Amino acid sequence: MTIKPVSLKPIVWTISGADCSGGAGISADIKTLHSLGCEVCHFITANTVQNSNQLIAVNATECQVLQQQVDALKTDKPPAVIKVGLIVTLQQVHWLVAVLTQLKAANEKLVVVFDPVGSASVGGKFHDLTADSLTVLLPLIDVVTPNMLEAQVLANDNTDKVDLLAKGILKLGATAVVIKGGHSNQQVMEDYCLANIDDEQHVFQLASEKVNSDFSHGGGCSFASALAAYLANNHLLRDALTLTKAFINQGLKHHQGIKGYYGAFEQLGKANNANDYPQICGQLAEHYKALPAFKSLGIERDGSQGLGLYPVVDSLEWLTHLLPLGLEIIQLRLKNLEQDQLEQQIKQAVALCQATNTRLFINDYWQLAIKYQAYGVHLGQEDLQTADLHAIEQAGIRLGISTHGCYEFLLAQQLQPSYLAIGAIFPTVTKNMTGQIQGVDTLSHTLKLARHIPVVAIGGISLTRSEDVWATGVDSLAVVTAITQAEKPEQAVKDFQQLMSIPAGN
Ligand SMILES: Cc1ncc(COP(=O)(O)OP(=O)(O)O)c(N)n1
Ligand SMILES: Cc1ncsc1CCOP(=O)(O)O
Ligand SMILES: [Mg+2]
Repeated sequence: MTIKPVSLKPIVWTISGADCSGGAGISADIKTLHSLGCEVCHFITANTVQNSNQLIAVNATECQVLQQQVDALKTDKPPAVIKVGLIVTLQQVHWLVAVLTQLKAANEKLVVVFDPVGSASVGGKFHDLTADSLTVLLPLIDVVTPNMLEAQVLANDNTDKVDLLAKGILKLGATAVVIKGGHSNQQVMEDYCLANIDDEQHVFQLASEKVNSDFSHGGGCSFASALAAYLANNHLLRDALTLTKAFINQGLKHHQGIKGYYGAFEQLGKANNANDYPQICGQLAEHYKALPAFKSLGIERDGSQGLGLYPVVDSLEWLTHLLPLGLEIIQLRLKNLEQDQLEQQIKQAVALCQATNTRLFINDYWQLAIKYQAYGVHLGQEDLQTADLHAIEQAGIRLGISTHGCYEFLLAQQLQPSYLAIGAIFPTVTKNMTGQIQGVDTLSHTLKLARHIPVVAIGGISLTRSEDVWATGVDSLAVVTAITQAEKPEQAVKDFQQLMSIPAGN
């Protein structure tokens, strides 16, 4: 028996047209997917003839040829994600429905991204397919990425209200839609995403300053391919979208100001510059847009004084045990207590930590943290939906916010809390973090987006794993079981403190 080698990179199939002028279609897809760490198989639906001025011809590929290619590759190089671009004939639509149905039956995790290309950016229509004929595809599509005009055609609605268009498109069967704002005349471009996730609808909204560049040929294909690449690399949709937007901003800025030549969009790999990342908009950002910054912890990112170890404990006993060990910060994370017990414990914890001058964060219970003037309160993403951040800020206590990926990180950073937490770095037994494990590489990358607010890493950080996490340059390591289940908890604290006394990178 021959053993089939396993691909080191996720395999993405692109089913799109070829643009002989090189900027768009399959060329853009391949360059994008390679620059974002994917292996690519490509299926050319049409050989188009175009240049910088016009679309001259579209030569459709026979479905039989496409099917031969699918048969050759479906078990040899099976896709993690399929990106679909230009489809030009009704036969191709029906062929694609059959292929996607078969591949999805074979792999229920297969993700399909569809960029509904209708007309060429230089002018001219690629096909005469009606929106109706394309809608048979939508129940097989995980993310569809129209611009505003394409969204209006798909939804069969002339409104410019993106929320209505998005709802209309999801009704046709797609799991998620991203309506791109690139064609807007406004100075700020907004991308609107509506997604069905675990039977709930979620909205993700991004905004970026419009980048005027003549080197934008293939930008739309690159957008959908970048989204496909990030999904293939296991990012959640909201993070894949944020990373994609930064990739597009970075590429457009590269040749900004060079005029008069219709150049190909530049695929420059993962964006590492915080300035390329979008603002996160939406209800929470809007609600708190006038909120002042929260009080600081008295340490800055990359400052000389560090926060060091951040134990997160679930009782007064643990607080009493650990406070003499010289901690800068500690958290009381109480769960499932009756109100009067809760209140008593928080009151006593505040008194204990004031005596040792340790920064005490109360998890979840922001009203009690205010009432007893704790040093701060820690809130997660669900807590943010119900807490009153104005009240917390006005009470003069600090705020820490949990984040899981770059979308939540950027949103939380806009709220200007006292610290930001990123987790779970590794699998943990303390809390169900399924689907939210970041890993050290994603932590390192998210840290590039941090401005001046200190960042804490949390989740599955044992002493053995802590060195790699600390080397990322994070400001603090938050741990539960590495202390509370250690054979010698005091020694564990000392070992962590020893590691963190050495500046990251040394
Ligand atoms: C430092 C730190 N980071 C993350 C969390 C988790 O907060 P949250 O997501 O609200 O989950 P619960 O702790 O409330 O279960 C934290 N507590 N501390
Ligand atoms: C509360 C929390 N939030 C994200 S991971 C986590 C648990 C951290 O516990 P441990 O250090 O035992 O993995
Ligand atoms: Mg919470």
